[in-house]
Amino acid sequence: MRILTATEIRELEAREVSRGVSEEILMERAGKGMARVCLREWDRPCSVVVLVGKGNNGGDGLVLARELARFGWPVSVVLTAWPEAMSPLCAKKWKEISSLRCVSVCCPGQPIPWPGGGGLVVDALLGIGVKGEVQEPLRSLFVECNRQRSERFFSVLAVDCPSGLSEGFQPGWPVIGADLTATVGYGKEFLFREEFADYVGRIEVVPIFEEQPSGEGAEALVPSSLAYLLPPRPKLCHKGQFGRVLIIGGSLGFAGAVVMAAQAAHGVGAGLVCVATRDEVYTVVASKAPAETMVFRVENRELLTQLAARSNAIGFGPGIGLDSTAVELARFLVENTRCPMVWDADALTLLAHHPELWTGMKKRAIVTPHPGEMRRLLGRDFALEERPFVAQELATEKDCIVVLKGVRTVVASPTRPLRLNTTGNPGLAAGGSGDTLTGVLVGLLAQGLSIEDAAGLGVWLHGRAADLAVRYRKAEEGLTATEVGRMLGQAIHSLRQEGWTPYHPRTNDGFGGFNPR
Ligand SMILES: NC(=O)C1=CN([C@@H]2O[C@H](COP(=O)(O)OP(=O)(O)OC[C@H]3O[C@@H](n4cnc5c(N)ncnc54)[C@H](O)[C@@H]3O)[C@@H](O)[C@H]2O)[C@@H](O)CC1
Ligand SMILES: [K+]
Repeated sequence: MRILTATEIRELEAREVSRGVSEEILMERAGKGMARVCLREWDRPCSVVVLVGKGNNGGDGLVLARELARFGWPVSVVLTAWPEAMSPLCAKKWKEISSLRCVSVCCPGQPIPWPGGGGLVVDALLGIGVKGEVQEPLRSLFVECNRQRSERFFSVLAVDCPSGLSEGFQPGWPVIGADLTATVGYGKEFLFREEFADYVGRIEVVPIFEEQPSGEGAEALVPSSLAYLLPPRPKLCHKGQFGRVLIIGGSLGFAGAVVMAAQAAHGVGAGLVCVATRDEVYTVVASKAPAETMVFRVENRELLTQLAARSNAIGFGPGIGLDSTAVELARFLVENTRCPMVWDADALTLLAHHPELWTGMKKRAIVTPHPGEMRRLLGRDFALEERPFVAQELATEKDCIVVLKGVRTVVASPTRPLRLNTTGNPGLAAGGSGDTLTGVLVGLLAQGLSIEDAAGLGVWLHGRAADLAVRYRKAEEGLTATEVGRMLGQAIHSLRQEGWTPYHPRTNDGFGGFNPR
């Protein structure tokens, strides 16, 4: 799904309105879509305080408040302007909600009933209509909201964008920090900037438009453009249909990496998963790996040749080491494999030190560097905001898929627009996360997905599994890669649930979010 500028969003809205879809219908779609996000994210109703601005962003917030109240959530609406000062649509939505007895109202100037921990504040003060730095009286409210959040630990949902944030945002300007931004229609470019991640939190795109924007540009990885990629599971099937995975890695002190990768490959539905590991850790890996995983010694080259020939996808690198044995193994794989590969962890350092390895890979590889590994691969440093550009540079130069990990993981391909991920949370910033991602990618590749599709779908599923794990365990702290691996089935389920959208009947992929199979 394309990522747009605020101007492009405005143009899309104008075209939609000219075709007969009223602004009010768009607002209803936005507010109701956000209510669906809340019902999904919070498994039971919590106290909600909706901060309502006087523009249409406030109108979206009022529709959301009305819908949550209808579902029995205790809702308080905090007005920052009297109805006479509201935009016509915002005033109309205020009139509708003011007749609901179950919604409590806080008028301008009255003390705000901030919720406690477990509660939700909806920031519907300013959307893309903000101009420049936010002025009083809203400025003080922003400061107060951020202070209360840091003391009371409620969650903040930003309607369309965190209030105060805009394309021309300058450091030091006031903005309301959010845990989740439910953005209307399409992802806006400024929401994806890494330097704004702390304000924006996780991004959910709420579809409201029937038209697909034309033109080229970066895309957001969202359910409607990914769900149909899930490999089909026919009723009449056998394990050979779901692909054979081979994961090669592990060395003294690093036996767990391949175990986590194998668990994740099973987790996304691979039919058969084999691990080839070094002799020194063979017994550890064989005893720690899932019972369903077949574990072999990498030193047995005859067997490795047979395994590689039979595999549909190979993951290489987690914990394999950097010594001469690992280098020789990398050369062996480049020469002897024909199936798609995922190069991760130590394999990336080997690539950086032995660039001749690139030549054997051709178009069959996904590389998954974190920024430190990316610097080694490029041979130079780069700034945070350059991440999309350097990922694209490497993908084009080496003719491979680059998954540059980070707060909005970047997926770059020589042939497709840049894609930015919308799932994941800081709990993933822990050892083992990359190994799980490798397992996810190789598990999807083995089931027949192209390297482009496996990269996009895998990155989204991995992040969603982490988000679901945090939702159930209630804290990012202490999230382990193994827990993330266990949530992959739930992530697939949530993708199937979220992949369908009533609007924009055709996605760029031509299947409109429906599973065509
Ligand atoms: N673009 C679209 O297609 C749709 C947009 N919708 C919503 O409408 C929003 C945009 O609505 P509006 O254009 O009414 O704008 P907003 O509601 O974002 O803000 C407009 C208000 O902000 C005030 N303002 C602007 N700059 C300020 C500053 N620096 N300090 C203090 N106050 C300031 C203005 O006086 C005005 O009252 C979107 O963000 C979205 O939430 C939805 O209703 C559905 C469709
Ligand atoms: K907002």
